[in-house]
Amino acid sequence: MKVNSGLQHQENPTNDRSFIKATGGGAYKFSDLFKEKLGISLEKEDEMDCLVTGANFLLKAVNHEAFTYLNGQKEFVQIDHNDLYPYLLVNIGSGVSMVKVDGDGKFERVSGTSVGGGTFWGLGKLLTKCQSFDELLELSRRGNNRVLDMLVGDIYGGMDYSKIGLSSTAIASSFGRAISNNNELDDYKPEDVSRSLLRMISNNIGQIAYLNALRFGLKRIFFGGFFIRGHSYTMDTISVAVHFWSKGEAKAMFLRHEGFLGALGAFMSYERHSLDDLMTNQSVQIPVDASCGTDTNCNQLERDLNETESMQCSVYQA
Ligand SMILES: Nc1ncnc2c1ncn2[C@@H]1O[C@H](COP(=O)(O)OP(=O)(O)O)[C@@H](O)[C@H]1O
Ligand SMILES: CC(C)(COP(=O)(O)O)[C@@H](O)C(=O)NCCC(=O)O
Repeated sequence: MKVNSGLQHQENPTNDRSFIKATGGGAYKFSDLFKEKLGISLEKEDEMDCLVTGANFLLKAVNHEAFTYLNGQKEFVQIDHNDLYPYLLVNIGSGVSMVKVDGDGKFERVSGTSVGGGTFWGLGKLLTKCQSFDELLELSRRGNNRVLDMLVGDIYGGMDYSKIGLSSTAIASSFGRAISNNNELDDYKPEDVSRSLLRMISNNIGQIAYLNALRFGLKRIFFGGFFIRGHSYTMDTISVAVHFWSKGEAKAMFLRHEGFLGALGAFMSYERHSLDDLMTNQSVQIPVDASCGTDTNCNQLERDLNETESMQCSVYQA
């Protein structure tokens, strides 16, 4: 669920209620719980609307919001506000939504895949027995995907398959090596399993994203969603996939506030729906690393991006 940071409180003896804007599945799932435990109503906003509103806002309002990431190097992209649209927004949450954005409030969800963040977390939990997403991510950082992935070189005696543009180190078949011996799951290190899984899923998302960009002639692909978490290997793999499939023509771009798109869009919907009732009288700081948990890569990246930066948001109170 994406919850915005503003709490609106209406003082009225006959209708005393507080509500916050929320979006995503959790806005439905936890609605009763919020009401029961906190006396707060969740006002549901459409998830795709919020994602696009949040992304458009960030890309226009925040300097250095978007960056490319390849071989551990990030490079900020200067966005010309007059030349932002159209673009493809790929949001990786539990599943993956691919949205063609043509302007403010103008968008179409053109594709998606059920192989997303939930797949990594779910399959990873089963295969490695780890207890948290952060643990799984940390495992992947230390793993080697070559233990389980079958490379082109494994099939072609260490050679490239140059005729079709595949180097010997390209993955021919994710997890394909597991068939070639009598190993059981326990014979593999959880680190290697997690690494192959992350690579398989990130690669697949990068590939589908590029094919959709190609389908609609979109120059830019922005990747967001809570799955990314500023994790270097995730971003590297997505970037390599886009680079590979586009033959170097396209570049994956990532968003600094990748996990907040929906929450930000929900927050901004106060303005869309009830501006007349609202007045700005307070401000809060949203830390940029709030989506990062304990992931060391992510924290490092955020440190690289900006040690102390926070985002200024208004809280509305009636
Ligand atoms: N600390 C975390 N706990 C669980 N999942 C996390 C965590 N950090 C990142 N994720 C990833 O985020 C995904 C959920 O993303 P989110 O945008 O919250 O989706 P949803 O709207 O479906 O809840 C998970 O499937 C997982 O891949
Ligand atoms: C249903 C969803 C929009 C929900 O968003 P999420 O909570 O995963 O961020 C998303 O999971 C999704 O787009 N799934 C992929 C479905 C598909 O196109 O196959």
